[in-house]
Amino acid sequence: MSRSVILAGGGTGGHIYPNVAIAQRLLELDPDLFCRFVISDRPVDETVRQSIGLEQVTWIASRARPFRRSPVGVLRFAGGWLAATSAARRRLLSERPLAVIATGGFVSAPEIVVARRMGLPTALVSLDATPGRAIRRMRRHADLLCSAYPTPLLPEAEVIGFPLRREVVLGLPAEEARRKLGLEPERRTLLVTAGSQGASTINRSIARALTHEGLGALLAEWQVLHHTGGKDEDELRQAYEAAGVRRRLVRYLNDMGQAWSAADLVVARPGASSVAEAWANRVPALFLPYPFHADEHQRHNAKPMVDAGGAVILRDRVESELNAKPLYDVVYSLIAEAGRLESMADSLGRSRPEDGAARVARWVLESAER
Ligand SMILES: CC(=O)N[C@H]1[C@@H](OP(=O)(O)OP(=O)(O)OC[C@H]2O[C@@H](n3ccc(=O)[nH]c3=O)[C@H](O)[C@@H]2O)O[C@H](CO)[C@@H](O)[C@@H]1O
Repeated sequence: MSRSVILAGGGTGGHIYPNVAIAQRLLELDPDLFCRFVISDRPVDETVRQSIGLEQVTWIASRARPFRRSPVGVLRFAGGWLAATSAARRRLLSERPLAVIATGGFVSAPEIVVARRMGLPTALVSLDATPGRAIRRMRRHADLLCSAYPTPLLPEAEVIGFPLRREVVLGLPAEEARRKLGLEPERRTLLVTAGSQGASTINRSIARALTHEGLGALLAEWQVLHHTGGKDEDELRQAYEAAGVRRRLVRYLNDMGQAWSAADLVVARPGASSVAEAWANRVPALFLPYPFHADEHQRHNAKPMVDAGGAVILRDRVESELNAKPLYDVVYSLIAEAGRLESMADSLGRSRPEDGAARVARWVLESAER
């Protein structure tokens, strides 16, 4: 029988890519392994799957559903739970993997609960500075409980650093990366990105700042690589055109490593992966936390990078027209002051966080030997 490992996590790229990092380290340590990813059946997970060039892996779409506090939401969750746990039971019984690894999100829970009941080794990797509900509920089902960041909500977790996939930290010269992306090699570059799905509030704030707040004049010598998530593209195109700013709009970037190497500054959501990737690539950041979470928990992901001197946080508001002026002001303060971005990048280089993927991969192989 082939030796396999199950890596569960989905619903956004933020849960899948860290598993990719762990799978890469596993395959480096044991090239004969098979990695099976359990992801959700949402379209965003399919987009993410297509962006991953790993061989020797298979993909399973789970029918699990997120928990929602409404009668319909509870019914959907219960139906998804039954479907996902029975599929997991069948799969784990026939396959007997070396371990089941989960990165959180609603797809992870059925896998790790069933694995634990069957006595298989389980690892839970918490990615956020404020772990979500699924992680907090699953913690007692994990043999290895680890966290990318220190967090008071999981005091017993081993802090391992963020699992980063190889291809997002390329360290290419900026000119080469820009050329590969079809950008002008010598021009300073602003990257705009918002998790794996893009963000309408950020897109629309930028469009308005370009047309109403003078962001166009500020970016006259720059170019923008803008990940839109397929949203607001007409509005953005018109705004960039009217402001005379060079830009490339992309629905999804399959090669984020090139984008990070090309960028002098990023405007982004502080999803856990985006923060870790910006830091590892020493790209100064303006972070706008997701405004629809009641606790704005992404703010906590950004805090260590702010404390290290490499990022600033700006509150994102659902009424995006209110964001345009503050966004302009912060971008102005970052790029108009000579040497500010360079000194932020230097600060990030002095304190680079650990890469947690190798720790989890070693644990899988050690527990298999035991
Ligand atoms: C809105 C929301 O709840 N987001 C959560 C989601 O991550 P979400 O997917 O929103 O965001 P993350 O920043 O964690 O991950 C985004 C990933 O997508 C990649 N990327 C992005 C754009 C692109 O064009 N191409 C591309 O490859 C990035 O390189 C990164 O690896 O789960 C994370 C992990 O629990 C959380 O920290 C985030 O708060």
